[in-house]
Formats: sequence, C-alpha cells, structure tokens
Amino acid sequence: MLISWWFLYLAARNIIDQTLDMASVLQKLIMPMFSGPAEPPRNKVTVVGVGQVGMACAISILLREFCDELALVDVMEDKLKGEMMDLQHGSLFLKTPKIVAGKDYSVTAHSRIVVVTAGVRQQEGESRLNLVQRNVNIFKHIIPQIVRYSPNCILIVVSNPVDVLTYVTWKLSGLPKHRVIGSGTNLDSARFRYLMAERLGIHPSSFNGWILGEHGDSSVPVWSGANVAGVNLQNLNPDIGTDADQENWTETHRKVVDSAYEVIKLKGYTNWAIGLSVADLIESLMKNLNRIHPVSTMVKGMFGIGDEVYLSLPCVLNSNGVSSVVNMTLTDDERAQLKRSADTLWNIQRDLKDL
Ligand SMILES: NC(=O)C1=CN([C@@H]2O[C@H](COP(=O)(O)OP(=O)(O)OC[C@H]3O[C@@H](n4cnc5c(N)ncnc54)[C@H](O)[C@@H]3O)[C@@H](O)[C@H]2O)C=CC1
Ligand SMILES: CC(=O)C(=O)O
Repeated sequence: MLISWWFLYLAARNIIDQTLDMASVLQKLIMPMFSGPAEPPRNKVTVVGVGQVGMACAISILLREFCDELALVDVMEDKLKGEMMDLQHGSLFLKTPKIVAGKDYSVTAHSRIVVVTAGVRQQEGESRLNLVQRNVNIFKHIIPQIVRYSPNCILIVVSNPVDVLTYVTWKLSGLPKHRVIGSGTNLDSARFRYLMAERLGIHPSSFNGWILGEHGDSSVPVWSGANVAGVNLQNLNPDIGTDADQENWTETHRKVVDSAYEVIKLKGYTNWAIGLSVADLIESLMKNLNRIHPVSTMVKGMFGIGDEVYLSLPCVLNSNGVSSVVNMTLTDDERAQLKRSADTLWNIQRDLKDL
C-alpha cells in the first residue's frame, strides 16, 4: 500500500515538473495576480502630425511626464513608424509606458488631450494667413476622426494660421468652445518675455508681459500691464511702447513679430519653442492648475468684438479646458488694436465655406 502511494506521488511530481518545463520564461518568472481586461489610459495625449512641430511637442510632453500613453498620427506611414520606434527606444529614460502610432485614428481612442500640428507650414517670407485654405482642407479630414474616437477630449490647435484653424476646429468638431483651444500667443508672449528679460538682465519668468490678439502679424503687446515685481514699466516711462519712446522698447515687440520669419529664414521652420510652450499648456490642463495663459479662445462679445473669432486673451486653464477669461484692463489704444486683430481674422474666416 505504502509503495503504491509512493508511485502515485512520483507520477504526480513528474507531471508537475513536465508542465513547469513546458511553461515559458514569462510564465515561470511572473505569477499573475489579476487577469481582467486592461484599463483604458487615464492621461492619454495624441499628437496629430509628426513633422518638426509635432515631434517637438511629443518630446516636450514625454520629458515633462504628464501622460500614461502617447499616440502619434500622420499620413506618412514610414516616417510615422520611424518616429514611434525612435521614441520607444528611449523608453528606459521616460515615464510614459505606452507609445503608439498609426494612420488610423483608432490609435487615438480615449485621449484626454489631442494636439493638432498637421498641415503645411510657411515658406521663407510667407505669411501664416496664406496657409489657410490648404490647412482647412486637411482639417476637414482630421477633426471628425479625432472626435469620433475621443468625444470628451480637449483639442489644442497649433497648425497655422492657428486662430482661424481653431475656429474651424470648433465648427468641425461640434465640441463646446471651452474644449477647443489654440496655442495662440502663448508662443509670442514667451518670445516677448525672453526678449524683454534679456534687455533687463532678469529671467523671463520674472518679467510679466502679455501679447494678445492674433498669433502673428497683428498681435497686440499690452504695454499698460508690463511689470517687474509689480513695478509697472509705463509708470517709469509713460512713452513705453509708443513711437515717442526715446528708449525704443517697442522694438522688442517688432522682434517678436519678426521672430518666426527670422528663424524660418535661418533653419526652415520653428519647432523647439512651440513644443515647449504646448507642453506647458498641457500641464495646466492635465493637473487642473487654473494657471493663466494667453491662448486662442472664442471672443465674441468681449472687448467690443461682435464676430465669431478665436484670438488670444488671458485664459484660466484647468481640467475642463478654458474655464474663464480674464477681463484685462486695456487702454483705448490696446482695445482698438485687439479689434483690428479680430477684424483681420474675420476677413479671412468669413470666406471659408462648408464648415
Ligand atoms: N502656432 C504656432 O505657434 C506654430 C505653428 N506652426 C505650424 O505648425 C504646422 C506644422 O509645422 P511643421 O511641423 O514645421 O511642418 P512639417 O511639414 O514638418 O510637418 C507637418 C506634418 O503634417 C503631416 N500631415 C499633412 N497632412 C496630414 C493629414 N491629413 N493628417 C495627418 N498628418 C498630416 C505631414 O505628413 C507632416 O508630417 C504648420 O502649419 C506651421 O505653420 C509652426 C510653428 C509654431
Ligand atoms: C511658425 C510660427 O507660427 C511661429 O514660429 O510663430
């Protein structure tokens, strides 16, 4: 009797040993504790367009560690796959566990934030507004696909002309206006703060100044609010920002307007500063920070603007998107400049068809 139990024991041991031998390294190494369906991502960001701007946004977002999944979309399949693989190979140095890419928008499903950088860019000396019809045609294909797979997302438009394309995106998406944002003058303001801070010998974060209105040629510098540590520069020099100013501070704004033209002339495109600035916007949205940024929003009814245009005002950004807009105290001249900026955009927009 004892011997037959012993044989049974040996047979059972044999089966267990054989089963363990057949198991894969993974099965031998890791004991699952939960085998339910995978959770959808909580903080997914999609970047549409993997050109110079898209990839600068992607790397800035990855390095700031905001998202648990990054999706990339483009129409150029080889380039798209190459960019995805190159980023995946850096995973050891990142904290975003999943990086995916595809031409099909199903890869974008469950995005919290979608950044649109697809489309044509300016050639040397070309105005942003000149790109409008070509990029509107591209957006007609892109925007419905994004909304189909991520109906609750916040859209950040970067492609140019960014204010007009943000309006187009709002129309094509059917999303509420607070969830459609243009990167707007966030970049122009960063350039202004850098150039002013250089002249003052301080860090850009310590110079407080805002560029509002159109991202580009008709942008509006708010000299009446420019300050350092609460000291208003206009109190120190009442002519600041005007042609009468002996110190020619207005030159700084001219340099802001010329920045893109100059960089495009030198290297063919701009990408790093816009990438960094988009990542900063995403931080406010993802972390519900209620930080204020100059971004493009629907301004009808504000500052005497009667048309449905998007342009930049100081906006409070949190997890809902644009939660509110700061009612800046502007001078009459600044209000008039803002109105001119709105008129410039409306004159382009009103000819757009089939939105
Ligand atoms: N708002 C801002 O402050 C800034 C805006 N921009 C704008 O960003 C845009 C992109 O510029 P770059 O990246 O330098 O251009 P790029 O030519 O390097 O990249 C554009 C990408 O869009 C892709 N694309 C074209 N049609 C598409 C479609 N239907 N679906 C998906 N992807 C598509 C192209 O394949 C390409 O990879 C331009 O409109 C440019 O003017 C650039 C810098 C700053
Ligand atoms: C290209 C562009 O819009 C910029 O760098 O400001």
